Amino acid sequence: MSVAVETTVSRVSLPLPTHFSHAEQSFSLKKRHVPFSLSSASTSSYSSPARLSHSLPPLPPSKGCPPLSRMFPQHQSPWTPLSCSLSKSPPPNSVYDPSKRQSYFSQCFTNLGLLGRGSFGEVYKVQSNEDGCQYAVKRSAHRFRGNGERIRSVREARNHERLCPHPHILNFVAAWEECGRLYIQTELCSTSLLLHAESQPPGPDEPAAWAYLCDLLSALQHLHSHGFVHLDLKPANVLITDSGRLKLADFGLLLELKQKSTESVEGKVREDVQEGDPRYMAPELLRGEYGPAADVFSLGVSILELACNIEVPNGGEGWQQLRQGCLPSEFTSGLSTELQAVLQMMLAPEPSERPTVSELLALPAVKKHRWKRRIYLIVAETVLTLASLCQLVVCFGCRLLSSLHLSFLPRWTKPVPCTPPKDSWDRDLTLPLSAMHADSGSPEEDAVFLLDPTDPELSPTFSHRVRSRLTMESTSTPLPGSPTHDHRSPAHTPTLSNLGDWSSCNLAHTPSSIHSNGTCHTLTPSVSPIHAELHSDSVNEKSTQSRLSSSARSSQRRGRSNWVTSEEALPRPSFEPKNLLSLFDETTLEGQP
Ligand SMILES: Nc1ncnc2c1ncn2[C@@H]1O[C@H](COP(=O)(O)OP(=O)(O)OP(=O)(O)O)[C@@H](O)[C@H]1O
Repeated sequence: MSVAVETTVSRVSLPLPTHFSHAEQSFSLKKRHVPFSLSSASTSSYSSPARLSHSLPPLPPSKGCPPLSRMFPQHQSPWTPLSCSLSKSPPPNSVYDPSKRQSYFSQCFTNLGLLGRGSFGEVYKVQSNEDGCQYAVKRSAHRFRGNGERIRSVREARNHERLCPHPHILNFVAAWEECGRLYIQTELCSTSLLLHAESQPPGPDEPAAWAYLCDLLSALQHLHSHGFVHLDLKPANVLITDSGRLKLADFGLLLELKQKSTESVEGKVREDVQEGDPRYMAPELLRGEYGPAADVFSLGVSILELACNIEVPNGGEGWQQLRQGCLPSEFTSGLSTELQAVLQMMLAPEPSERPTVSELLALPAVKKHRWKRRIYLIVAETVLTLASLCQLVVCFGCRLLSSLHLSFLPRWTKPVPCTPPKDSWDRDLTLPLSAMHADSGSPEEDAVFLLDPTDPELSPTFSHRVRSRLTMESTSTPLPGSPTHDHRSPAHTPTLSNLGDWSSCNLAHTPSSIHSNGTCHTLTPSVSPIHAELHSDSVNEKSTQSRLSSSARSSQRRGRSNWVTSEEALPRPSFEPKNLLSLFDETTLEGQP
């Protein structure tokens, strides 16, 4: 079935989101197909002094935390649990002792490094001192400025908790407030869907797009059936686990559609609702109509982007056309008629014309792909579990062998002290709580987050130094941003001049490898400060290049700084969703006459 693009739809331009007057209107630059190693520091927000000059002025001091006396030590803990999980079962006193001066975060976690940074805050990879498992902890970038902001943040955390557990929603663990900042502890994922998609080779990837569609429809069904709408669905807000399972995240704009009969939300302008990303925004949101259909539209745009490997426009003619039901046939013609039809339905201009999530899940094509997807995830997750079990057994065996072997050896040397000198423990453990009260809005003044003073994002000039070092180390490959590398050169930027209005859709996804998760590590329930320091040093050392690379690509693409570490050198499993799906396709084909 061919999907003819309807041109009879109204050509009346839609009003633009309020912040569009400040946004770029033209999106003709394509993503650069720069090798991963080259893209490192080129596009980070600190890559050039010119960029820095556009940065926002420092935030005014917030009033979220009472002023502290420098004369008298503060012993009162500013820690408040915000989630039911934490209120019901707080950590034992052996893990968190409120009478100690250290923050809740530093007592309960070992900080393993920065995973990424968004507009809301920073996300850290941590190891729990209570159960030894690894998690992600998201900390708001600045303190609550006013009660309204605090209420919104607390609501985000509580709503997130209410939505869990679900296999396609990022698993919530705990939330708390400390010194006027919100902390949300969640399961640790591998990376975001956006970064994962960017690491794939260029060109359409329909099997992967079907897999993403199935996972996200399942997540949306859960949300909508509980009376919520996400309102900010996009690849950057979807995380991906080691097995390739998608997890919907970022519930900052989540809206609860309360009893429609008494308090109608749809068709009513809500003043407290914030705008999401304009690239994925449904047209009716501009009229103040909030409903589940808006999520269906955003999911349609996301799948279009991922299936065709394009970057969708956030303004201009292409943006208008997409909201009038015109798909970019230059790109969608490579897709199957089934997927084209589904996308066309999801991107209907009128919310009432769009299918609901349940209707989409009932489509035969979606059902078929959902079934394959389920099998794939079961196999992938079983293999991963077996692999980590094997790793544990091997580790245990090695330790046993070495201890047996050593017991036969005469003790020639003095035993090496296995604990650090006391003063180093003291140094680490007496991080003053008052350090956390400084409202810098930056991690520099928060001793808990001081992992590596040479962290590139802490020092704009550092990325410069790293780039120089990288340039020296890889003289054969000129760095983007360096005089020898022009990332806008034709070699990296194929033209789209023949693509008419859809030239604003950029070819996407530079090849790279950004898998950053290290869940295969053998976990140590308690890590000594020295171990932690050594570990984090080496982690930061190893991850500097890759962090620069991935974040650079991300900021290049999105115009903001996302820092993703790839500190773990452990290999990721090589199977991917599309490999297994193609295996199924091959099997099906073989079975046919
Ligand atoms: N649970 C997690 N596991 C692994 N990585 C994560 C996790 N949560 C976030 N990240 C990484 O951190 C980055 C920034 O996080 P996130 O997008 O949630 O911050 P944000 O401030 O909400 O962003 P924004 O509001 O701009 O969308 C993500 O792009 C992702 O790479």
